[in-house]
Amino acid sequence: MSQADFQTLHLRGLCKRFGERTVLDNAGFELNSGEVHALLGENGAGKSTLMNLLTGVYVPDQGEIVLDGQPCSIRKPADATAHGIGMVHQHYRLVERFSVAENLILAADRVPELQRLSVAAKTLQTTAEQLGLTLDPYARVADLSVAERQRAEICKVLALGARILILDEPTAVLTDAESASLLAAIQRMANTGKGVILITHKLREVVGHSDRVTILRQGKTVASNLSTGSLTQAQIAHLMMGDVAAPQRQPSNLQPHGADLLVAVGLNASRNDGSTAVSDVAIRLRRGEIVGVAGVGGHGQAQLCEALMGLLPVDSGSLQLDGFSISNSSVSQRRGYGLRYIPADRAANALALELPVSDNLALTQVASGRKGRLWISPKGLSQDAQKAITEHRITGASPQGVTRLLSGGNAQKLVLARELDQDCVVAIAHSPTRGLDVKSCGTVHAALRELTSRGGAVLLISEDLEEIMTLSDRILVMNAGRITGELPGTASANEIGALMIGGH
Ligand SMILES: Nc1ncnc2c1ncn2[C@@H]1O[C@H](COP(=O)(O)OP(=O)(O)OP(=O)(O)O)[C@@H](O)[C@H]1O
Repeated sequence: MSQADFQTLHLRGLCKRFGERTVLDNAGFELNSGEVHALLGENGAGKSTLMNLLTGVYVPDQGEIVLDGQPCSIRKPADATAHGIGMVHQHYRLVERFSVAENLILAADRVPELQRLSVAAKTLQTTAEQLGLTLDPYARVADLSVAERQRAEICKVLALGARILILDEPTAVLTDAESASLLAAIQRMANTGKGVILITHKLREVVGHSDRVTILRQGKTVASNLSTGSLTQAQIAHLMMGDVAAPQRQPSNLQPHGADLLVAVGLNASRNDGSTAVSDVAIRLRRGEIVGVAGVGGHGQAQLCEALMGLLPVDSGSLQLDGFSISNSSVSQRRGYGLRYIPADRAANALALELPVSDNLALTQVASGRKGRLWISPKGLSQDAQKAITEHRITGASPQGVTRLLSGGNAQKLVLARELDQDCVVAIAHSPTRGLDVKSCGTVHAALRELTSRGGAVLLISEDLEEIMTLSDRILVMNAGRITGELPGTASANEIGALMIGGH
């Protein structure tokens, strides 16, 4: 499906209130054909809400959306699709059991010509080729890596006729190499006359890969349509949230002869389909230490975390925490010994989205009986939640508010507030700063360091090399389910990258 290219999109004076809360107050910017426009702001600033107005998820209380000089009424998602506006969300909207082409057919129920499998597949293939991306339209989504799923989603949205594409933190779960390839594809999209709105917290991407920026602060546009060429990362960060320090390599708290805390030997674990996920993994994590696990996503990292937490049964191997075997311990016993887990996919694995914020904060403590055995005080839960919300700067949250309504970054802060509690001894942190703004990243890094300075330890699994290099005392590299090498925390990106792709 192709639509004529657009010239200009104007979002003017958009306001959105939810009950008493004003989330957007006179926000807007303009997007030209051929442009990559970065939409920035700290967690909870209103970026997703603004894009939800553009894609018909919400209807604005005030303001207008003008496409090529014509006001357009976008009151439901189908209206946005009809105007050629498409969005790739942080959590992809693909049915895992279907192939990529079948997913396109499903999404294209109003497009008769895309209802044939061969046509849908060909359209996807052509779209991918135009962007310089590889994609197998007949592959089952469940078998694809994160980066492949994202390519599938982008090609699907473009095949549906998007000429304005919104990408919400598209590189959050990609490695540096995957991010570079995606950013190049984004540039190619713009070169063919599309308009791209890029939401990201990675300021180096903004400076290197966008033409203009618009910055939201507490729902207001504080700077719009600024040419990126004239801005530095520090200036952008300042416009977003005042003075913030860029993340620096953190000094180690490693105690010279720190006792072993978490020791895994010969760990083997399989995926549900029986394929090997974790193969003969050995990990030794000492008091005061942050050990980073670098690697291309989908190489067994999630299963390693789950095996350590007791969420995935191990086929063989042993596991000790502080000298005691926990190989046969349940998840709640492991938590009782101080093992904590920050999973990469918070929505699927860490939060009950329909429950109030206070319940999500208390979940684990209620389970362990810490909030009382016979009777749990609702008032106490609410007070504890309010304290956590204030301490961890979870903006937009109230103890009784539904967790689903938190912005992505604030939902992540909620998970961190619960998991990095006083009883945490070892934190298994998978992409802990995913979706967080620069200031909040600094706070998380400090919290992980604080854990090590009181004698705890962190296993940090991340696809983001910068995060691994900023925090780790030692770096393990994971490839095809195995730990393929170990490097000191001071290793360069080139050294780590070489091991990640199978070098020595
Ligand atoms: N349906 C809703 N009802 C009530 N509040 C909402 C609703 N949708 C969003 N909000 C609130 O609006 C504020 C802005 O959220 P939004 O998701 O737009 O922020 P964001 O800039 O995208 O943040 P992040 O970078 O963390 O993803 C948040 O405080 C959020 O809790």
